[in-house]
Amino acid sequence: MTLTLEHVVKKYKDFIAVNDLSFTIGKGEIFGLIGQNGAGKTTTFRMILDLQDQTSGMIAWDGTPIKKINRDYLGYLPEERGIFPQMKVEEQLLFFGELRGMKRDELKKEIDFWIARFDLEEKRNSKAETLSKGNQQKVQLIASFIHKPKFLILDEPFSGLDPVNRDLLKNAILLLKEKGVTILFSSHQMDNVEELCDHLCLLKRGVSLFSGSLLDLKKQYGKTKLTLRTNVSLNDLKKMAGVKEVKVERDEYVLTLLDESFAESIFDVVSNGQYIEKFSLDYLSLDAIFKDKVGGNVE
Ligand SMILES: Nc1ncnc2c1ncn2[C@@H]1O[C@H](COP(=O)(O)OP(=O)(O)OP(=O)(O)O)[C@@H](O)[C@H]1O
Repeated sequence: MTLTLEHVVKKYKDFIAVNDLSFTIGKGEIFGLIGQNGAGKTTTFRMILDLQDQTSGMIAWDGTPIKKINRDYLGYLPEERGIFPQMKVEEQLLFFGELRGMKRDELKKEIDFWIARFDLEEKRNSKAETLSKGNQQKVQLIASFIHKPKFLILDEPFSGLDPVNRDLLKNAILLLKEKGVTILFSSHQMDNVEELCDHLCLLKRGVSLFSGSLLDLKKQYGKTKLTLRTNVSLNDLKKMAGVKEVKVERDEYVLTLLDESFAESIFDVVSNGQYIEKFSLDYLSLDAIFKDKVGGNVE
């Protein structure tokens, strides 16, 4: 399913939470919505899911307004975490699957598969309230897609998960993509977005600063990250033309250049009778781009 937002606005009285937002998510894409707290991510999700109305603008699924879409095509992990505390893990997943019209045989197979994938086998017959927060989140996550939706929206799915579980989630998202599910998720953690997303939208106070492919975003900045291992001094590097910033990371210098074109002259200078063990030019990380675009800290 393709999702299109055109000039979407959401106002709460005089406050504009989402301001003229437009983007398209193509079938089978993994799309990241990133922004600081209060940027308008959850509000956008809720409008896409018809849990609240937009003030103006258009939201359509394959050209059809959301109100006419079969809700079972959609899956949603809301920001609010919570499952039925007294229900056992497997019962819980059976409940959510059947609620969405799944046949019991197929549902059981899906549950077995995902319980194993998320390393929850030992917890299958435990009441949800006895699980750790992270494990509860994994159960809620499975519940959001156990009915095999075509389009899945995950609000901050990585928050609160340890590195091992983050990897399990990443792999699950990639597997769902392989199965043809289109996935939209929000995150404060740029490395997750960088590793998973083909496309993304950067939101700042309800306004889109960029939407499109990750590579196109990176190309806007060019290859301006220069990693160097050399005996040239920090001070000399800082004085070179085109150098915006120099950081020391372990035994390397990481330079941010004003423009990719300065790399050549820097190479000429540092290679002039000096020892160079490493000279590597890369795109900026999404984290660095985000901080530059949004200004300040991601959190
Ligand atoms: N019901 C409401 N009434 C008034 N203002 C609201 C309401 N819901 C959200 N807002 C405001 O709209 C803005 C966007 O909120 P939203 O929850 O969409 O942000 P978010 O990007 O999901 O943030 P976070 O990362 O903290 O979850 C915030 O300033 C918030 O205070």
